Parts: sequence; C-alpha cells; structure tokens
Amino acid sequence: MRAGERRGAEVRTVGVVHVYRVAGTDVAALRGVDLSVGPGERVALLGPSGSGKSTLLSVVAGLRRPSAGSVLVDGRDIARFSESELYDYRSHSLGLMMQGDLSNLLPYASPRENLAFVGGPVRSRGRHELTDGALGAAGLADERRPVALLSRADQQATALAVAMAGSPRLLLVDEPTSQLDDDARERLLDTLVQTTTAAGTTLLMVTHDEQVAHRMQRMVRMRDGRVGAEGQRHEQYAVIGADGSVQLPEELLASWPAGSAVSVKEASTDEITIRRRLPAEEAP
Ligand SMILES: Nc1ncnc2c1ncn2[C@@H]1O[C@H](COP(=O)(O)OP(=O)(O)OP(=O)(O)O)[C@@H](O)[C@H]1O
Repeated sequence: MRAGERRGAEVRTVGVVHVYRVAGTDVAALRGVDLSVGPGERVALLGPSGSGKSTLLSVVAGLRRPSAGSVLVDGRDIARFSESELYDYRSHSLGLMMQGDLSNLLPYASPRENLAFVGGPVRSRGRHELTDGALGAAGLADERRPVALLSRADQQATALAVAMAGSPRLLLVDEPTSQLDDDARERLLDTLVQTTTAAGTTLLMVTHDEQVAHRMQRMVRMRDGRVGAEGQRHEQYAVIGADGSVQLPEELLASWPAGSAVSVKEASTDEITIRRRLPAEEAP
C-alpha cells in the first residue's frame, strides 16, 4: 500500500459477552472474548457449531450490541456508539459478506448493477478499479443475467466484489466457501486475498473448513463462546483468558475431564507443568 492510503482497521475485543434472550431463556453465546487483530491482518475464526463465531462477527459488525465488554475498532468502542455513529461505521469502514445465498445482493440485478447500487461511495473515493477487478477476475464484468440465475460461485464472487466496494478498512465474512466446489473455492479465496491485500483491508473470516483457514495468516479457534486457541498452520497455542483460565486441547478432555483437580507450577519462564491430583492427596 502506498503512503497516504487508508490502512486496515485494528480490532480489539475485550471481555465481550453476548446473551440471547429467547422466550424467557438466556443463551450465553459469547462468554468473555478477548481478541486482537492488527491492521491488514487476515484471520480465520474456527470452532465447532454453536461456539459463537457468527455472533462474534455480528457484534464486530455492529449488528448486535454485546451484553458486556468492549469492541474497539481503531481504539473507539463501537459497543457504545449511537445509532448514527454505527451507521457511519457500517457505511464507511465495513464490508460485510454474511451467510445466506443472496442475502448480500439484489437478486434481480446483474453483478455490475449490484456494484452500481453501492457505486456512490465507490466512485467518490475513486477506488472502483479494485472491485471492478474483482468482478473481472471472476469473468463477471459483462454478465447481464440477474444474480438469482447465476451459479453459487458467481453469486459469491459478486457478493465479494460488492463487500469490497469502496475498499472497506475491515471486511467480515461468514462461511464464504460453503457449497462451493474445490476450484470455485480456490478462485474465491484467491480474489479475497488479492483484493484485501491491495486495499490493505483487515479480514476476519468465519469458516468450518481447515483448508480455507490455512489461506489466512492466523487461525483463532473458539470454543464455548471464548477464544480457546490460536496459531498459524500446524502450530496451535492455547490462549490464557482474562480470568486466567486456559482451555485444554479437545483431544485431552477425555482423559482430563472438566472438574479434574490439577496442580499448576511454573517450571521455567517459558514452561508450566500441570499435574493431576492423586487420590492420596485428596482430603480425608
Ligand atoms: N438469534 C439467536 N437467538 C438465540 N440463540 C442464538 C441465536 N443465534 C445464535 N444463538 C445461539 O448462540 C450460540 C452461538 O451461536 P453462533 O451461531 O454464534 O455459533 P457458531 O459458532 O457461528 O455456529 P455455526 O458454526 O453453527 O454457525 C448457539 O448456542 C446458538 O444456538
């Protein structure tokens, strides 16, 4: 990115909690999420179904207000934004590609017409060549058919071009490659990486697919509404929560079930040991 151009947003969530209230029942979807994403970083959010990935994305998008905690975007807490500040944030800083075939698009318009619909801010910033490029790369620049009649791959490519219109500082994407075949998946990921790199956009992407996650610079794994682990490719690190808790790797949970009593001792500056309490150590 050249000097003077906009850089990607810095995102930091601090102790984010989100509780859904449905018919008198509370569901805690996020239970204290602490996550930092640097400007221009590309991060995959992984985790089992129900671990809170989509909820976290919608909270960072300003579509849901967290029940507690802060969501700092370039140091400003969007959880405390007024409705008009949220509107400004969503229209000027954010690109969104949420789940659902056509939820990001006008179904009866062509790909280019879909882009033209968001064309005002794009043209005023003079940055439309990037998104035109995204349509061109997908071979959709001259496609006249409405997106409702296009393949899932072409719909997703159009949704990406629309989400990147105006070169947002932050792009949030939920399961962009589900239902795509291998070729279409790789093409979409290539375009996603190219356009976000060219615009300096920070990318946070929810996916179930490890292969897709490997295309990002960093992988963050959620479990039970918290960040459990993170790393790059084959290195995964458990993450110490603000309350001092650490989630054990899933494969160890069978032999170290919840409720196990352990002693934790610092072995050296870079190492701690965790030892199960022996029956002989239990109180009489
Ligand atoms: N609109 C809602 N109303 C009530 N509960 C919800 C709502 N959306 C999600 N939940 C619940 O919140 C928890 C987290 O859901 P969320 O969709 O964020 O997880 P996820 O990791 O994205 O799952 P998936 O991979 O299946 O999309 C789950 O227990 C889910 O049932």
